[in-house]
Amino acid sequence: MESSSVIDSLLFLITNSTRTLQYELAAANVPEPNLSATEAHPWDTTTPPRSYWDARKTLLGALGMMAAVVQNPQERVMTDTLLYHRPAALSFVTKVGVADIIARLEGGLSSSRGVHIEHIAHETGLSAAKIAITMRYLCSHHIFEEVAPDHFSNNRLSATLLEGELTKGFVELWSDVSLKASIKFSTVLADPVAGNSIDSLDSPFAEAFTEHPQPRNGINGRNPSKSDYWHFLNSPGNEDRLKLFAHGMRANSLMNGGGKGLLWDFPWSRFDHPESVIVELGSGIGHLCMQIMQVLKYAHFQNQDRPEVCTEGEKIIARSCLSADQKSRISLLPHDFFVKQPVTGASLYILSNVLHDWEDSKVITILQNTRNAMSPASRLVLIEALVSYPTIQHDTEESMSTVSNPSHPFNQGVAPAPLLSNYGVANSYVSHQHMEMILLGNAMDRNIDQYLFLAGKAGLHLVDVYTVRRHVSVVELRVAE
Ligand SMILES: C[S@@+](CC[C@H](N)C(=O)[O-])C[C@H]1O[C@@H](n2cnc3c(N)ncnc32)[C@H](O)[C@@H]1O
Repeated sequence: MESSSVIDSLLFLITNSTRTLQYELAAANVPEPNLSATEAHPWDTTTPPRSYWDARKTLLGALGMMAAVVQNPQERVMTDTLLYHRPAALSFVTKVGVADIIARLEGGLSSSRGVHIEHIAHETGLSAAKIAITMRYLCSHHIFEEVAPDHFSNNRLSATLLEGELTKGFVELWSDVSLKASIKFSTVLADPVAGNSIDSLDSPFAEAFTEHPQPRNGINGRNPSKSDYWHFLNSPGNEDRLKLFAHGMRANSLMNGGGKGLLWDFPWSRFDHPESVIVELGSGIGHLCMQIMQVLKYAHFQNQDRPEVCTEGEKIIARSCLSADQKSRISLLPHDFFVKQPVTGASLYILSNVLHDWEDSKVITILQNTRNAMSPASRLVLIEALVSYPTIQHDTEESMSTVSNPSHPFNQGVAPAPLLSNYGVANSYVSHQHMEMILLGNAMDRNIDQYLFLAGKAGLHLVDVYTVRRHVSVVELRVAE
């Protein structure tokens, strides 16, 4: 009986959240998303209203949980085990440019949708049979469409793999370095020494990308030729990967509405005056500050990162469509955040997706270096995906009557029952990221209490936590009195 009531509750959530999506689209005079269209939907490139955002999370969480409830468990777990085929297939079609071939040939061959597999094979010089199997696999997951037997077309998802799309670069790097590193995940974590280590040189990534000239007993012997992820990206021969990483970070910040949720849901205007200096540490190529400039007219921005990243950032900013005034207000400075912060008394310091790359003692050092540069009026914001608990929630009458979410003390939405309290699979990107931090550097995303504990150790005090329409939260800190 219990499972039928869970199914009823899930059905209720699916119906109600779908209706909310339709209502919001109609109210804004925006069409329903069309899977077969290759143009972006308006709410792919800008952030949708809060009620649409929340209803979509509920819908995705409920659909994911419904699948877990009704699917045969053996089939489900065995299918999950085979999921490595997804990045492998994405990597292959991206490497040979199938989305671009289809876009080009569809325009040239005929006006109808669909390019025959033999034409794709001819363009690539590769096996039609193998490409067809790979394409059918992806089509079955709604990436590309087989519009008629052996005729393939792009759709809303495969269009993100076209040349020039940031998502394409993300696929290229993550299905290369991270996929290879993931093979070592269980070996390293199950090793009594490496598994308990917090050293980035003991990470699955370091193990996967180290050539061991001598056979070793287990993986415990520390190999001096190991390098961490950041040194690896900087090493000769990895120039393309370094660029892909920097642009992948940009893809991450623009994903889901062009990143506008972060601009709209945090009160940036407090920091907008001509004397205001905003410093972003570990900024990458400067993509976040370039976004924030869209809403701040007077503040000056300084991006700080490793020298090679700043060089790439200079090129990006020079080529960008920022106005001359904006370009005069943004700069890049090579700076190591493990040493003294050179800019004192800035209005705002930003650490976005940085602290999760480091173990606790290094986080405290980064925070202390920043805190020592701050004045009492300065603020520091941490922009991070906070870890939330996927706890079971029991269905209640109340949750059946509403799809709106109660809030917990830090204003992070808790999903309606019977969904897992963190929305389960609707939160997949973030839960993959939590795994990625261990994979690449023995580092970790943290929950709000863990961040506040480390901030306290560095002499910083909580001002507020903002939930924004992105996969991150903003934690505002000031110098403790
Ligand atoms: C995960 S990326 C985050 C980039 C950007 N803040 C964002 O949110 O997209 C971490 C950044 O830290 C930079 N980084 C790593 N070690 C550094 C160091 N010691 N000093 C300054 N930046 C560093 C990397 O080059 C990279 O750009």
